[in-house]
Amino acid sequence: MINRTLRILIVDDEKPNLMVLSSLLKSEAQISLATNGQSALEKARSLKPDLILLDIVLPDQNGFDVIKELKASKATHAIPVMFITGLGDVSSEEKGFDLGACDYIHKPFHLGIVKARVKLHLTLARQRIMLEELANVDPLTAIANRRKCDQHVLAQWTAAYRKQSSILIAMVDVDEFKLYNDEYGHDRGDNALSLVAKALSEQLHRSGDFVARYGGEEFMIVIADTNITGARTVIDNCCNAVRALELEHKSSHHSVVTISVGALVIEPEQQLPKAAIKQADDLLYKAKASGRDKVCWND
Ligand SMILES: Nc1nc2c(ncn2[C@@H]2O[C@H](COP(=O)(O)OP(=O)(O)OP(=O)(O)O)[C@@H](O)[C@H]2O)c(=O)[nH]1
Repeated sequence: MINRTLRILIVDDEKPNLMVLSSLLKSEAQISLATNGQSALEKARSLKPDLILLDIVLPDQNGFDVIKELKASKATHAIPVMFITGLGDVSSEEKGFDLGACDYIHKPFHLGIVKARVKLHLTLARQRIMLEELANVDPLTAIANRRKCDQHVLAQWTAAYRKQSSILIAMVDVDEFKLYNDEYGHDRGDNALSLVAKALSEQLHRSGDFVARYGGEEFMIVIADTNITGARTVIDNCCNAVRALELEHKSSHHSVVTISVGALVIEPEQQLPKAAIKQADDLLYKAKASGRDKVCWND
């Protein structure tokens, strides 16, 4: 099950068509409307709909040009586009599919057929979202998994390189977790990992903040556009939040579950992501070696 309402953008310069289609489809998805190509492109970028119903004859640019722009942009290329048009000739229909449309409906349209085809594309959209979640989310902790983390780090690196801004990379590891499993069992261990993931996530409020389960009892935090002062505050808050869970850990020196962290704030032009992650790992090792429940920085 996906936990959000699907969105449809309907683009047509004829108001009666917009009204008929939106009342037909409002029970299936959240509806947004546009009456020309420019507004369709802007709404596609900002609303990220799950399906676009696109007329071809529009006042400013035609639907073929709109779909070309949608398919050329990384932000919108994956949105399915269904033409709904008075251009009934075979060559227009073929052109629509060649440009990447997922469907082509002729006007005057039959309401039942439009609804059935839209429902089919929404089912496919739901399946796509679920697959993406399966591919990117760690099932135990419900935060991003290692695969998503690797993609995120690369994307952030490129963005920060362009903006000449700094990134925080922090490797986080739960302390003496083998002993925790030995003492309390694997199920309690799983539960502790979920609670730690939640505690870390709750300290990350900005849109550029990110946490993933990197593997086992290890997490990675990535914060874009940061400086050392801001980064230190967030990481200290993370350590305090895990300690504040007060998860009993009798075999640990600290008597509750704690984390150790290796962290660095870096400008992407100084290092490649792989080297920065290795450095964070080395710093984490240092934090472990110096008694755990500690953060080691690169300065
Ligand atoms: N319950 C549970 N345990 C896990 C999971 N993934 C990894 N672990 C356990 O985490 C433990 C990690 O042990 P070690 O790598 O020896 O590290 P540690 O005991 O935390 O010791 P330090 O890192 O040195 O503080 C292992 O016992 C793993 O089995 C998981 O998904 N669930």
